[in-house]
Amino acid sequence: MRFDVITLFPEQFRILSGEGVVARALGSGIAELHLWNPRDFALGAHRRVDDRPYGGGPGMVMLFEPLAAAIAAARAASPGAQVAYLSPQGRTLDQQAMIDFASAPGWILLAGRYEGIDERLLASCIDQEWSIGDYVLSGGELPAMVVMDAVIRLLPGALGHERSACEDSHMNGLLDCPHFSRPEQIDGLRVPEVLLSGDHGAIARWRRQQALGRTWLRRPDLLAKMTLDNDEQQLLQDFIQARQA
Ligand SMILES: NC[C@H]1CCC[C@@H](CNc2ccc(C(N)=O)cn2)C1
Repeated sequence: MRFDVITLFPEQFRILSGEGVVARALGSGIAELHLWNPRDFALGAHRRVDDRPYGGGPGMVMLFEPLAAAIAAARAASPGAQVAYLSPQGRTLDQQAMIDFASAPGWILLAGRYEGIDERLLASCIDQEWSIGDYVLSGGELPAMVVMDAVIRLLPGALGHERSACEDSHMNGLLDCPHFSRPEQIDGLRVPEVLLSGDHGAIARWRRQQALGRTWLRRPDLLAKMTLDNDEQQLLQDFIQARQA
């Protein structure tokens, strides 16, 4: 999958080519990253990318022309890719959104700075507006990297053997199950016996039950969106009764 990012701070994206799942995916061609700096598209002697807001007020606004030109260049280089602007005003993303994004041919991500971008860009050049949560950051670069990470790890081949045994948090709509490794006992705290049993069927059921139970306890809103089959309903009931015993 091709990612094109429009940013005044391309250096920030070096972190993705460091180590881990995303770096390996970029290195192996599972994903590719191209960076576009609006300053390279800024005209005139001073090559301005921002200016004062009409109507007054603090801060600066990113100018229309350099961003529109950078977006046009990215569109030409990435056929079929849609343009998504990262902002607190956007649609709040969740795991299902990332799953949907993973089937696109590519994405052009616009990372804003300052007080914002000229609003006319949203009407003329931008296809989607996304938020990674209800908080304000100093730039759209980290949200762009968050989206890239969440999407790239879903691409075929990106997660090798690391794919978690009981699926990830928020995969299949549930929170993650607990994880343990050696030693078997620390300060009197033991690993659940089932995980030492070698009974893979029982282990898989225990993990599913833990994911269901934790979601029931911590995120009933997520559970409300799910339809559990009879087996899952029984697992959850047993979890709840064991807690009340
Ligand atoms: N008016 C502030 C706004 C102006 C334009 C640039 C953005 C960059 N910062 C961001 C971007 C996205 C998110 C998010 N939640 O996805 C948070 N922060 C900030």
